[in-house]
Amino acid sequence: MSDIVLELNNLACGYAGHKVVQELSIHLRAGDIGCLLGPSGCGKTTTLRSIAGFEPVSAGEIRLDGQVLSSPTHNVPPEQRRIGMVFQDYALFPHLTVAQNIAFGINKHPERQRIVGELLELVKLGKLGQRYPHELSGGQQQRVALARALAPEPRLLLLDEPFSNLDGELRRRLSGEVRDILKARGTSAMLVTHDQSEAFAVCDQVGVLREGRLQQWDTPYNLYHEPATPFVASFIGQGYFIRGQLLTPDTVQTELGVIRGNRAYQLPTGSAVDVLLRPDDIVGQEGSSLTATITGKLFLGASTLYRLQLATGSVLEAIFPSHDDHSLGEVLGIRVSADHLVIFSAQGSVNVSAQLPLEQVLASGVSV
Ligand SMILES: Nc1ncnc2c1ncn2[C@@H]1O[C@H](COP(=O)(O)OP(=O)(O)OP(=O)(O)O)[C@@H](O)[C@H]1O
Repeated sequence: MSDIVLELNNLACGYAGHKVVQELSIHLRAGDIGCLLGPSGCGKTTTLRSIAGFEPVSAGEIRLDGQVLSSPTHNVPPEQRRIGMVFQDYALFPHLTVAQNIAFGINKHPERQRIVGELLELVKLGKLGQRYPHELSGGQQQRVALARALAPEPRLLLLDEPFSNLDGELRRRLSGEVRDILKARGTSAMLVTHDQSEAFAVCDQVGVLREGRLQQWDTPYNLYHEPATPFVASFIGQGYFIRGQLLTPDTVQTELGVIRGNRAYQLPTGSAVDVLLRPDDIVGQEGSSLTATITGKLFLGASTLYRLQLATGSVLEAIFPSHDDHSLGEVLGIRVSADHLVIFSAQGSVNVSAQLPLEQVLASGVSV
């Protein structure tokens, strides 16, 4: 039996005469937490609402456990889908207590009291069952919303920006707790967010959407280290592109020297390429002939993010432990230490200083 719980096959959906999402194909395995991530307006909520059955689809299909829920000719009503939903604004019933809110979807269940009690414990609200929503903090209200959505044991839980009304530390803590709760129950879920760190903290698979089209559906690790498109590369994490020339399938001549990656690219030798360098790819090296001037500095606590300018004018970022402190205007020796070389075919010509003939580079041993 397939362990795929949710399938979006070539899905298109939107509003009257306006296609928001097109050719979207995603498979979510049972027990996994998926995510739709992308800039505002890219179609995340529209997709989630289609999965829930609130919006029709104009092409393709949505399947849950192999059963078609939505297609242009077929639409299972939302209440028959066995899909739970958690919203950004909690959407609790203000006139019902916490316990009554949680019991709402299982009112006819003979063991509802036991289930509500267990869920109250699960979301750490054991003593607050008799309170009303307005007597709770935002984080507590979202826990109630989660418990209410889990009570009917949905096959799939949809979470639409569930933490965006919470701030800083609480947001980070609750998102971790929600992941633990979903994993403990084996509940499959799909989260929508525009916050990359939240997507990475909570989800197993993340889909990056741009203007209604899926750019990549992958693990957080692969999205960061092996982005499939320049958009994903710049949307996920930090980093700058520098221009280079492909010397061999896995080496590139750049103004930072020759960089060798861990995989081969099927582009013609000599191609102009853009090389992605993340802040953690740049390390300080005293005495290095390669130098950069610090033009920006952002203290992050345990680490500091520096903006660096090369003599050629190119800009990079580097992240160093914060005890390794430098001042604006300081000139640093640097080198590249990149395990994952991410390159994309570039338009136009190559403009790298220190161009070396390929034979000379290879003869000298590839170095950075
Ligand atoms: N009810 C509606 N009727 C018509 N157009 C809509 C409706 N709801 C959303 N849209 C449009 O559909 C597009 C996608 O909206 P959607 O809410 O899915 O984006 P999103 O990625 O969730 O954005 P955000 O992160 O800002 O919530 C936008 O251009 C939006 O203006």
